[in-house]
Amino acid sequence: MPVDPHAVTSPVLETVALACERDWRLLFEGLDLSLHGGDMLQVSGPNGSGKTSLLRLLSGLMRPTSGEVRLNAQPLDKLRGELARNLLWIGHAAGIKGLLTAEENLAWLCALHEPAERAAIWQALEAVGLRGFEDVPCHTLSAGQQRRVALARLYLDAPPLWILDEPFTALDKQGVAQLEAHLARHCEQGGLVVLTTHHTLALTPSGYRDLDLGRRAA
Ligand SMILES: Nc1ncnc2c1ncn2[C@@H]1O[C@H](COP(=O)(O)OP(=O)(O)OP(=O)(O)O)[C@@H](O)[C@H]1O
Repeated sequence: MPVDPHAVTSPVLETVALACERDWRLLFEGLDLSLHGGDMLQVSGPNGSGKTSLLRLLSGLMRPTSGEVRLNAQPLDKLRGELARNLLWIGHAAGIKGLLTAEENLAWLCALHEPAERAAIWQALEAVGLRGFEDVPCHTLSAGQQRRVALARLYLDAPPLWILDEPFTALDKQGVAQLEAHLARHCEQGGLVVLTTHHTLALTPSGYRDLDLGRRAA
């Protein structure tokens, strides 16, 4: 059977007895998660409960106090190149450089895992409602438009695992509804999404679940 080069490889993301301590404060411990392609995990909880910290651990941006994170059965710290190919991280600061245009920002962000063609970048910007803003320096865009530039990466040839910290920040109602639908579609197609948001999702995929860090506080 011919292999489809665009098929999403179903990711498996696991944590084993994960613990996180910051500034001598234990945020959580004994966290065991097993997430597969098709799942969406919404990490919720009050300010300071450790949501961003957990996402940073899952992305390999921070090391756990104890325990382990595994992607496709491999410990994260052994997976540098493969991690970049499999994971898309969008932090809660949009990560957009003000002096670069929307197109230039996307070109260098994509280069981290899969360089993108100009036509594909313009299509992604159109998908997030930024047609006509491709050549504009990003410092002249509104907060919501800058967030849309960052989110346009989700419309390019994105890897299967998306880890998104407060992706709905600054989006208008239409932007929120469109992003919810896009995330649910990614999961229904075999992708995996882990996100934080204080917003109640109106649309979730069948593999949705919630982890409330407030309720399992250490
Ligand atoms: N860079 C840092 N250095 C030391 N401690 C930190 C750092 N960033 C966060 N913390 C601490 O870790 C704890 C959890 O922070 P984190 O950002 O993970 O919470 P959060 O649940 O995402 O909060 P929010 O809802 O406000 O975004 C807080 O007590 C915070 O003070």
